[in-house]
Amino acid sequence: MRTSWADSVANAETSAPAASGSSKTASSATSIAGSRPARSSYVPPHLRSRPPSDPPAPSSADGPSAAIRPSAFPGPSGGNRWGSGVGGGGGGRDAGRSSLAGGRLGGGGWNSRTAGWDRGREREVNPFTNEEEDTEADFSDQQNTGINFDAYEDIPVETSGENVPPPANTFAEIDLGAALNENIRRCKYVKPTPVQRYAIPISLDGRDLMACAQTGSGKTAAFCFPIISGIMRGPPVQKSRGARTVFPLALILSPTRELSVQIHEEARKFAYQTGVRVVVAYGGAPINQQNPATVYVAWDIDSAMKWKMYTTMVEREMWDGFRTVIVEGLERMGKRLEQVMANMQALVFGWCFAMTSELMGPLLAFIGIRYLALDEADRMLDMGFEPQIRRIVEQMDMPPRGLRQTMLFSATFPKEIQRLASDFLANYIFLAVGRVGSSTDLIVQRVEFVLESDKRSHLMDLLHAQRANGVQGKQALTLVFVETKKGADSLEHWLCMNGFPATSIHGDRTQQEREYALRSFKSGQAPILVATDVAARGLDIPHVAHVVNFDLPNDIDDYVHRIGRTGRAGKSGLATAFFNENNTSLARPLSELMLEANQEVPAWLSRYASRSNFGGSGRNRRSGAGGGGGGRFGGRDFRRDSSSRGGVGGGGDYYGGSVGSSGYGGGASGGYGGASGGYGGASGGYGGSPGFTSAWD
Ligand SMILES: Nc1ncnc2c1ncn2[C@@H]1O[C@H](COP(=O)(O)OP(=O)(O)OP(=O)(O)O)[C@@H](O)[C@H]1O
Repeated sequence: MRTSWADSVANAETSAPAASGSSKTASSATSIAGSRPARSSYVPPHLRSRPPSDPPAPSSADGPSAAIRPSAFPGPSGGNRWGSGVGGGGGGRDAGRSSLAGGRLGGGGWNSRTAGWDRGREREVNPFTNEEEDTEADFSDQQNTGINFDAYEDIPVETSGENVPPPANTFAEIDLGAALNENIRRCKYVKPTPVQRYAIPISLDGRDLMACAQTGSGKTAAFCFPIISGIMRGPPVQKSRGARTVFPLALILSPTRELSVQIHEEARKFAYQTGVRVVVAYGGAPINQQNPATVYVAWDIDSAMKWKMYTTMVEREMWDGFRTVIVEGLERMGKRLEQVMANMQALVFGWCFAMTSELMGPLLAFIGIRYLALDEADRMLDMGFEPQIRRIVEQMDMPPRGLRQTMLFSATFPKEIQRLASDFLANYIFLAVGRVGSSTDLIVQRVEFVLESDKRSHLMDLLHAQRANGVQGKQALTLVFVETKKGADSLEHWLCMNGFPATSIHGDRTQQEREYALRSFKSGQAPILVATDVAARGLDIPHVAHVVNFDLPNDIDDYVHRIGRTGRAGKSGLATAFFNENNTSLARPLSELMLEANQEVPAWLSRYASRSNFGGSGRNRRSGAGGGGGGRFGGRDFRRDSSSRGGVGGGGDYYGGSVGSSGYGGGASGGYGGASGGYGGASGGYGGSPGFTSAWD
């Protein structure tokens, strides 16, 4: 028997550790919070060969000072794997693997644990220590305690593809290298999560991978560990003194700036003292706010002057060198912007780097890429993003599939996206962990029928009850998703006016505002965050006890990612959705999802579901285009579905077990309060226009 939603919040919060969060999340909070280091001074190229007269103090962040730079970068004709591989000289993945088997650490330069970029007066700042975490020991004590791995014990796992390497049960079984193992220990990761158990051995074996695993199940580490380990043990990077171009060995792409920052913070911890340096690049931050240890790809720069500053910064970073670059820079531009700036799409990379090439000479080349990872891969290949991804992966100088190793990860993988994604992969293994792209049953899902005009008062009731239950505050954060940016602003304002400290995040906010909002939320200063879908994917924020879908998304996958901001890493959480006549196209996929996750489906929702013809409209691609209605959760290898090969529109429910459209038992479901409409006091419509405006504008 379910308890009330407020009890569920309380329970969710109780199950979270009392400490202030995991290392990853705490640290990423700090990063986003902008514990910016003092900016090191720029050294013009003509002075760079001279020893600095007064070297700057080590940066407080992860970057070496600009005055001291590594002497070595691989040149295009030098040590990049592709060049030598194609040329027949021991490069390519196989070379990397044989090196790996030999356990070779590069001598000097980046491959040396003690050399790397930790040289001279520079030091690699310990990412396990920051202003929120006084000591590593304190930090370690706090992290990842209370992870309920039992929740993962009976999780179904499916792999397909040729010669799938066996999974590993422990980190000890996986030969990741001493330095990385030490960082895993620092992170308090006692044993691998299911996706890690399978994905890491597959990747270490050099195989391409498409992995689908539930939200909050540790996918970031699943792709970071093999990349870092592979770079540590791969062929040493050839030195090319004086070269101005950098040749990252790995490229990780993610759909939002905040997620890129988070992955960067995570990867920095994993790479600590391994000699592998991780750099993040994304757009949108004002130049004078930028972290000097970071490369920003600022596509929104609109003046030559700024371009110059940008290239200067990039150049400095290039001199400092890096191995892995996490590039976001791809946040989808809205339709309006797309029309106005049709050519600017190319600017994300093509034009941007063409500009820098003109001004500074070639600075960044992908010819040396050994590892390509796409986090939230289905989003990255979804409407809007695909051309940019293809440009980067296929039209720049990146080694083709088969010569690089490619890893695609998400919690959802619709088959049409799988089909697109397979263009980037060679002889890949498909891995599905959990009930096929579904939500985790660690999340208690509630759906309540709430008229548009009643949504605010209903939300207020939820928040009041939450407060009364003593679960509001620093340790219990509530994330409220709305459809539009205008709606987010309006709801935030209304909440604040009504005594609920709220903040908001959406695509019209400056990067500074976005970072500030996240920081306030994570710290509990504003325990309610009103967000559009910019916050739906990937963000790992501790103590999010309640996700409210004030406006339901049109796409069930978006719902899966949104509610996945709670119930992470074995902890429980609560998700409440406000459903009304505007959401009928979601009724069936939502019912199915809830059933899969052992949730109570209200009888009225079942009735909506059975009435729905699954023809859907809008963006719910699983219920719309494609015909046949199936294939909603992309948790199964599309290659196994013969009907899916026949082109668009074919196929039914390729993931099997099509749920009948009749009501699923109905069941009580009414018990958790206020499931019916007309929830009292209309408080005036929520500000946003009902018209669709992309959150990604
Ligand atoms: N082996 C492990 N042991 C304990 N905690 C872990 C382990 N691996 C990852 N975690 C923690 O689990 C949390 C979720 O991890 P992560 O953000 O990588 O999930 P995800 O699968 O990428 O989620 P999403 O689909 O929402 O992007 C993080 O706080 C991370 O530190």
